[in-house]
Amino acid sequence: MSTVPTRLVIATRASRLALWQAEHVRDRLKALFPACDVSLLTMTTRGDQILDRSLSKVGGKGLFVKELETALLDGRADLAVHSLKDVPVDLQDPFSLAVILEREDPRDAFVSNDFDSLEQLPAGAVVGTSSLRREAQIRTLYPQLQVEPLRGNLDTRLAKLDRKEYAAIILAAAGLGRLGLSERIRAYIPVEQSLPAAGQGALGIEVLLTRSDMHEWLAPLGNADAAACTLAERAVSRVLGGSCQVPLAAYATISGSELQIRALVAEPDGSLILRAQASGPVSAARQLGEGVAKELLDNGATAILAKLGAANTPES
Ligand SMILES: NCc1[nH]cc(CCC(=O)O)c1CC(=O)O
Repeated sequence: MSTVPTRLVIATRASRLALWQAEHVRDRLKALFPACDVSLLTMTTRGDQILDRSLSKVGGKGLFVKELETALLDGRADLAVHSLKDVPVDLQDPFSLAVILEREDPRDAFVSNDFDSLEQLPAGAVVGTSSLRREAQIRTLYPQLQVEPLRGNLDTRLAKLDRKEYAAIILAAAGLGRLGLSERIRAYIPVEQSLPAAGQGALGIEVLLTRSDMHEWLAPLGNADAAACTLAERAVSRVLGGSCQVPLAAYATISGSELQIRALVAEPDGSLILRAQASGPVSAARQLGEGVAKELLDNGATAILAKLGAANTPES
């Protein structure tokens, strides 16, 4: 095929982060196809509306993605831009993740107005995060701290910090960076202390599987390393039930032709963290991810998952 698109519609959530991400993709598409009219279709999803309850209790990850997928099915939009972290790992026909864009900083960030790092927080200080993954890792390293739920979009979360409801909050560095808020980061938490969520820091573009034209047009936006790393990470989540009711982390890096994947499953209270890692050829990304997931299951994750009743829900 050698055609170029004349008009493309990007479905996006309405949050400031989602809009930044959609505009980023729009700009990249305009650079690729200068004559193409690229516009945004902005939608408020169920996940954006529910702020009072824990997402894991109201149905999870699909909440952020479903309305956008309906727009793809109806033909109202050609592509949907997502933080890959929020895309269910069981995404399948009729949908397809056409490309993964270059990854930004995958680390978690320590944000506070009064303290420089987690280790500086006094005993009893309240740390805000609704991510079981972040909570379990913080509790393990800093049992003297108090972890409290924190929901809402990035601006809402920062406003709650500024109202002194928390001594510090933990957010993805990538989201803050995209919104020009990196100066709020007091410390980047090393991945050894807070292993990131599968896909954190990467953007994914979803289209209908049948849209071979879209797959071809979007291909130049893809990043092979980010695709391989997140393939391995999402394979871990898939084997383990891909849930955010489970404290689950998976993070891959590439050095030369070798991919290294690290993963963990934890008891939510941080009383137990199971870790596994593997290295191998980049071409075996998926199998490496599946391998560490199976190792975790064999070493005790099965019992943790059984207790938690795994379901597909997002990291929040
Ligand atoms: N959970 C919501 C969410 N989804 C993606 C990001 C950040 C950007 C990214 O990881 O790509 C965030 C905010 C956060 O975790 O602090």
